[in-house]
Amino acid sequence: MTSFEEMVASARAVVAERESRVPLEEMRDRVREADSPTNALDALRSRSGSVSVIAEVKRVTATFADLSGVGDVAVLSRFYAAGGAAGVSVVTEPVRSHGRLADLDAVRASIDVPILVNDLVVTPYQVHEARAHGADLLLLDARLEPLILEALIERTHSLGMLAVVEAHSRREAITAVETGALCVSADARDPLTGLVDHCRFEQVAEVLPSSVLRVATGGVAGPRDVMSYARWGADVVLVGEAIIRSQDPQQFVAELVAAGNHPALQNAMNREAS
Ligand SMILES: O=P(O)(O)OC[C@@H](O)[C@@H](O)c1c[nH]c2ccccc12
Repeated sequence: MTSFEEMVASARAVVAERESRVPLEEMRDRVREADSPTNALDALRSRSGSVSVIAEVKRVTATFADLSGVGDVAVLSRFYAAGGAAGVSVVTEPVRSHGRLADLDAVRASIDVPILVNDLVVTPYQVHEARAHGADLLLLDARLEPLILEALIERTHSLGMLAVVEAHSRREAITAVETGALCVSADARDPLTGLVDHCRFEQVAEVLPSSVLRVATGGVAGPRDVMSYARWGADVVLVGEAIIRSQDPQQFVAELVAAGNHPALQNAMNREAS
């Protein structure tokens, strides 16, 4: 697998090329002209005892296998919204993930629910770019240099978006909180081997203050996993591959959403609270 440093270098090259076509000043103007972002923190914060679902559109899996069933991302995102997704995640990275900004534009034009841009953000330019193209949430990686991460979180929040800072370990979760994250995601996939270990969420969640919004991602296969993450304290579960591979994405999203609202969870959580 590619190292994080190689991914950062590749992201820098891709962004430099895009910035040479649309300079930062022009991107800032586009941000000013864009519709205001939705307050994602309010939209996603779970009502007591329920978990929100973010559904992802992408062209390859997390381990870079082709997802040819993805079809038209605009149509797919409408199915997600109709199924009750609280947010839609869009992958825009072109080299490894075959994503594109045009996918973000197409999804933004199709739905009103908050959109999360799932890309490796390495420069402030990308923060402006995501906002100019309609993003409400932006993924940032806790493996970045803390000073860079802090500046990117600050920039993301100052443009009205919510930074979702991804942590793979307790150490990274602590860095995320120390650098100003209000929302932390734990990816169950090992970043080096791609292997899924759902316990990773518990490790990350353990060190988060209760005010921080908790997102569980990676290898969620269906409603059972959503309920497990709910019991472990997730506010949001993010699902990609399983939905795209399902026969009926709208129905599958609806089943995940129903699992996140399951009365058994509310009873369990009320018991814990009392
Ligand atoms: O396709 P999967 O196995 O459901 O995984 C999606 C998700 O984990 C992945 O794309 C991702 C990893 N970290 C993220 C943070 C935010 C949004 C998305 C992600």
